[in-house]
Amino acid sequence: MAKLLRRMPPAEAAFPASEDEDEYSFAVEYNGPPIAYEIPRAVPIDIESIPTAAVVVPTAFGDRLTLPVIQPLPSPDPRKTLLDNGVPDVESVVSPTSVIAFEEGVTNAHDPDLSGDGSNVSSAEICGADAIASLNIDDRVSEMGNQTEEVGVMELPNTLDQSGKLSIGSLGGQDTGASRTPEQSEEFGSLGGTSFSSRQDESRRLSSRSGSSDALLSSKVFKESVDFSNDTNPPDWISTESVLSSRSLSSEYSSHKASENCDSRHASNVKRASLVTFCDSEGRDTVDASINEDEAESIQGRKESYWKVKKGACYRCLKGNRFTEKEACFVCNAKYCSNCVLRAMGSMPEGRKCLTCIGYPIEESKRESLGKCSRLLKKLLSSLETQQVMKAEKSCEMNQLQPDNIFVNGKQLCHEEMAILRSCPNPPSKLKPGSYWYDKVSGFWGKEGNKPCKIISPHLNVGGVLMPDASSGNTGVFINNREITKSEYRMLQWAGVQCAGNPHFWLDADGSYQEEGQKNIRGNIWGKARTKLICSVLSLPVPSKLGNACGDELANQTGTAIPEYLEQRILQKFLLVGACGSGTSTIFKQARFLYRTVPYSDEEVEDIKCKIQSSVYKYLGILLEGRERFEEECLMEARKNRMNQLPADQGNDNREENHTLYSISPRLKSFSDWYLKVMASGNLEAIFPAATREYAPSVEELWKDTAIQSTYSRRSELQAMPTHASYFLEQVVDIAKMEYEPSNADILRAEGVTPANGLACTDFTFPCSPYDDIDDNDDQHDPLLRYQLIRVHAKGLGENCKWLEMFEDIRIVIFCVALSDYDEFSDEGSGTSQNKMLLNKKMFESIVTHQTFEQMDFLLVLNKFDLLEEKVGRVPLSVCDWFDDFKPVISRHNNSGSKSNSLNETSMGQRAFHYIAAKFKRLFYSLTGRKLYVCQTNGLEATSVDLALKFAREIIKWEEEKTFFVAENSVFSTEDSSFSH
Ligand SMILES: Nc1nc2c(ncn2[C@@H]2O[C@H](COP(=O)(O)OP(=O)(O)OP(=O)(O)O)[C@@H](O)[C@H]2O)c(=O)[nH]1
Ligand SMILES: [Mg+2]
Repeated sequence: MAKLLRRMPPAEAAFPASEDEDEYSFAVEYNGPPIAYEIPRAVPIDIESIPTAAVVVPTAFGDRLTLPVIQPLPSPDPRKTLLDNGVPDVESVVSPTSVIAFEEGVTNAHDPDLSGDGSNVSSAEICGADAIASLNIDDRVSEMGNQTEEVGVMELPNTLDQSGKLSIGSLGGQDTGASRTPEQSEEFGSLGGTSFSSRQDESRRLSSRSGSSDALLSSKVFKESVDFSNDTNPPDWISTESVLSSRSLSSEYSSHKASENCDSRHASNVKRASLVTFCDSEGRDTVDASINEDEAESIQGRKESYWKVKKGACYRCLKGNRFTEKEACFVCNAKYCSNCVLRAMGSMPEGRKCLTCIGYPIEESKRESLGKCSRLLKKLLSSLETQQVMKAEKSCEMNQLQPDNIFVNGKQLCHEEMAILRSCPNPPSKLKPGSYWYDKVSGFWGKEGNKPCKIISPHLNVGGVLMPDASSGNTGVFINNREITKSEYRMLQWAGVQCAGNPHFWLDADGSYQEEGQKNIRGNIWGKARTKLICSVLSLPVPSKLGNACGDELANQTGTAIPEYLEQRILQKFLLVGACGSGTSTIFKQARFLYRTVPYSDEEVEDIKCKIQSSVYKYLGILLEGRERFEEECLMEARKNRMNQLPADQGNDNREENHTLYSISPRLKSFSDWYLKVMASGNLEAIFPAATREYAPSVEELWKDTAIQSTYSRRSELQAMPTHASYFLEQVVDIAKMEYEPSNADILRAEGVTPANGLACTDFTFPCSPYDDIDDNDDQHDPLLRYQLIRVHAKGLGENCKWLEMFEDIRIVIFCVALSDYDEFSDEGSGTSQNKMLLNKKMFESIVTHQTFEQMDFLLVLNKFDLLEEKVGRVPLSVCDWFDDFKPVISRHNNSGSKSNSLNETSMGQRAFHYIAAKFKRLFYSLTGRKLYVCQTNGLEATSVDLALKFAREIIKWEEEKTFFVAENSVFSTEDSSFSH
């Protein structure tokens, strides 16, 4: 004991000059027998005379730094001071022993009764240099720091003079003589081998930011938050029994805030007041609002250091693999295993954040997960603890989106505006820091420079004035003073709003619009059902009450609406385009049959029925016109022949010669004449389909007549005669019946079901179709993986495909080409007849090179394979100039002595298909440098379309995986890709 006491330096001992000279002094309570001689006593400290000081302000911390302050020492009755200010009383929750507060936990140190008179003095309160010297607390902390991996911080009494120089330990009137630069101070202030200044920085944040006082720091969490490098028992001077709520931690800050009022009183006690910088609550708020560059760098630095961690391993113990359950920090994404998570995250006053990340804003991508407890946490904490941690995580201020990070119409939001925005009936979804525009009249809301993404509650008093260029529109058309974007312009056009002459519209929240300066309301853009559809396709918002046509239909079927964040995340859009007659609408209809529980509603079916009934009469009209033409041609030919024959024949009765292959009986002829007259007068639609039943027998009779059949066999010479006219004409009597209900096959072949000039879209999921292999587990129906098929007619793309740019959020383009086009011609309105395959090629070139699709995946669907197979044996592929080098190798057998071509038509069809596919692939590669996916289809076969669309889905998956692997491994060769079909 005497030896020990001898080692205690006298009160006035100088501060050790170097570490080597350090001596450790511990006062231990003497329990032995009474002693006869005098023993030296520690001089009681006059706590009234001890000033408080702020910590060092290294210049590197930047301007926005706020300083935590060593609390002014409480009056001899600190309880009174604190309680007077309405702040939780630290003393009331801690044991009567002294307290040392650490960043990563709070420990109780059994301090000896220094004064010997029973008055306990918190080590944190001992700020005077003399006191430090005499008590050697510094050394003790240093020792403690060596024992802990994550060292606690003790705020040393540093001061900054007005010249910016740092004085350390200069309080209490005794400057140690060392007036240091901030750099020097960093060295000087290092504790336990850990940079003091950086720890101070963390401490500052902790003390200034961890204002959440709600999270309960259970003894369990608390104990584990103090880490010992050897993972054995903590030093005996740390009580593991004590329980301190985080309330007390944050109360340090609170007590400081509360005691700010008393600052002036305390300041008078500070001897070198001019050297002391006190914390400014205003400044703290500024730092709270957002992170500064240093902090961002700090997080980035931390993240970079994680790259060295073995993949899948815990970031703290470095053990485990990717299957190990882990919890990630919401700030730096460091992942910790179940053994380490509580040590790494401590009491979680702001939820799941590493201790070093407390006080930093969360990663925006993790906002959705705030307050959603993980399995791992549930295992580690009691339900009360998880509840409280989750509550703190969700509600603590640091994790909220800060209003000063949101700009609306160029104006930074204040707290009130943020509250208005958040609490309105229809708030912006997934709000992230950034600049937005808001049309208060219509409720349109979007990111600055972009088209609207949502219609929120109108008339909210937030942000500045909407500027004309808010969405960077360049259409010359204005809505509520904002020049609208191309997508909106297109939407208005498709919705039937007249946009000629660059009008300025006033659009109300209910959708009614009028031209500026005019009294009359011109219409309501939401009044037409197709506006919703168009908006869905163009990724434009619709008013929330109306919902999204396609999305809602699907949601209604299951009875549960799909959360918006999921909807946005996983709706994959396929764009289906192709030249006229390529089969896009057939594929589109197949998709509806394949993937939608109710492909067509009753009203739609009724509408299709009328269309089919009308179209039968339209086909008949084409045939009758054709018949007349062909008959005339024949008669002319016959007349010419007669003229060339002997004049002796001239006087003969030529009634027989007037009868041609295309002639019909007088009865049918009179019906035909009447019908063509009605057609020419444009009254056909007035009579049919109302008169369908009445005339059906005549139509049937005509259809069966050899003259009409002969005409039909020359259908390629008839304008607008669809392949499937015969399909319907065959059953004209049935079709004409009242009770006729179009079958799926009828709908598939019917014209006009999918709008010819506009666009159509359908949302769907991929169910396990009857064509799937039962064991094919990969193809499980996932209702949350949603797809949208958008079919745009070639005519709807506009000049130079200018409307394609509206489809920027398309995931894949499915380009459809009819294989049977190679020998067909079309003038496409240009007046000159061109080979249809070459027209396909031209369109393909302009779409794949369109700037909107620079990095887009393309799937080429070579459709009408059945027709190709049937035709290619008759008409060589080389009739098309582009295919002139198609020279399939024909194996010839000479078994029977006669040369026979053993190449059957099917294999010829396959070869032709592969040849055409290779042609397109090469073309695509030469234009884009990328690979083209190709598949063959027969649009009339459900299986074939199903496979094609699933192929499109797989391509998306592959591409995503490819991106993922590139990101994860940075070693992925696309050259090795076997994805190309
Ligand atoms: N035999 C056969 N006919 C098909 C195939 N795909 C489509 N058709 C038919 O080809 C014709 C044109 O198909 P659509 O799907 O209407 O073509 P589109 O791309 O919509 O072109 P437009 O109708 O001009 O807008 C229709 O009569 C279809 O029934 C196919 O694979 N095989
Ligand atoms: Mg069509």
